Amino acid sequence: MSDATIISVASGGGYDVHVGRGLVENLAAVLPPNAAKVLVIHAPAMGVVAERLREQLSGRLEVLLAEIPDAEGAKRVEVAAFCWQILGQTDFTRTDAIIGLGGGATTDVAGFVAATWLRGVPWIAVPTTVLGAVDAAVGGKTGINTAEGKNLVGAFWAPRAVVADLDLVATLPKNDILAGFAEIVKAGFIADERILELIEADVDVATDPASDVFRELIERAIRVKADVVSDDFTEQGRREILNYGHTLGHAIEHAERYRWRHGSAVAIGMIFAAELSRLATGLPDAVVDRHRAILTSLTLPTSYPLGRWKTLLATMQRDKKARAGMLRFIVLDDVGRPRVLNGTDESLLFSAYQEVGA
Ligand SMILES: NC(=O)c1ccc[n+]([C@@H]2O[C@H](COP(=O)([O-])OP(=O)(O)OC[C@H]3O[C@@H](n4cnc5c(N)ncnc54)[C@H](O)[C@@H]3O)[C@@H](O)[C@H]2O)c1
Ligand SMILES: O=C(O)C(=O)C[C@@H](O)[C@H](O)[C@H](O)COP(=O)(O)O
Ligand SMILES: [Zn+2]
Repeated sequence: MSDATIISVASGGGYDVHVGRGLVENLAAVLPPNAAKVLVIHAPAMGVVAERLREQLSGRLEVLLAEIPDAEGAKRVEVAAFCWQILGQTDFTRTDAIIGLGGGATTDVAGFVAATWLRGVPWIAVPTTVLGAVDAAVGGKTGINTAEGKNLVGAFWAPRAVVADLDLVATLPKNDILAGFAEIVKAGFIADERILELIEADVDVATDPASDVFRELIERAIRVKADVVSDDFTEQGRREILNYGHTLGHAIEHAERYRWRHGSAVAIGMIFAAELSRLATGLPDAVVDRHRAILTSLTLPTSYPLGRWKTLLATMQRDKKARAGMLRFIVLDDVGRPRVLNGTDESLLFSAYQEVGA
């Protein structure tokens, strides 16, 4: 693939993340050579691109398209069932392949369908949002939401390849670009301070999809994720650091009935995690302030109503990091030094939340 940066992931069978421009025009190169059929599961916004893929691949194999609902509306069991029905009615076999074309919500459900159909068929992630490219499409965490909480049903099922074509991301509304930056900032705080410096230097250049800095940030964040998931595919330990800001973030998404963008909720979750770190690990004030400054420069939210605490706490009990009824959080000792905080006292959590509550 021309102009591509290749970032390899060593777990889940091993696969490459291709980052560049015009990559989707040569998607055939990453399909399993013996596939006779491909199902393109795509977001509504990607209808035209899905049709282009059909034209591109049709000479080689049978191409089926499945448009699924937008955003979190896709991450429902009914949507997975709709896809399973298509696969069943078209005699889809284990040598055929699924393509997930869209943002993180689309690739999460497409990967989940791939993980569950015939107990696992190959899939290719084609992320079309910033958030999808830097995080959701990489690492093989697939899944859907339930009424009780975020991503409660899912599987670890690695893609065969990830194709992050920055030309596709160019049509993304600015608000979604900024929401995706929450995960880039997360990668900066947990592992790569240079990310923070590049955003601080000029936030407009950093978030301009046409700039070289934008591409550098995408690649840096992917490298952070690829490194972590190469080490710990099924989240036995180190992978938990990728959950920085997510314990509260997921509870906010649930409280907002999944109508918020994931990145916005994670932004508030990171402020909470930083405040908790200040109280529990002595994270310097300057680092906590740096969270607020960077996320504010990206126009992301940094506070949430104080009165929602009890509801949020109840939802957090279902967080996947909880053990034996005990909440666990990812906190920072410093920039680039994340760790797990076990058995946190409820009063400490509330003290941290008071700094977030508006
Ligand atoms: N599996 C993981 O490891 C992982 C990691 C991070 C986030 N996630 C999940 O990812 C989801 C969030 O992903 P997201 O922020 O990409 O949201 P999203 O998938 O909801 O996409 C955001 C919006 O952008 C639209 N869109 C997508 N690409 C577009 C484009 N190129 N041009 C115009 N519009 C476009 C979508 O249709 C949607 O309306 C959440 O469900 C989150 O839980 C998963
Ligand atoms: O890949 C991971 O591991 C992450 O935690 C990345 C997160 O950004 C992502 O939102 C993930 O889906 C959260 O996973 P969950 O296990 O807490 O549902
Ligand atoms: Zn996330």
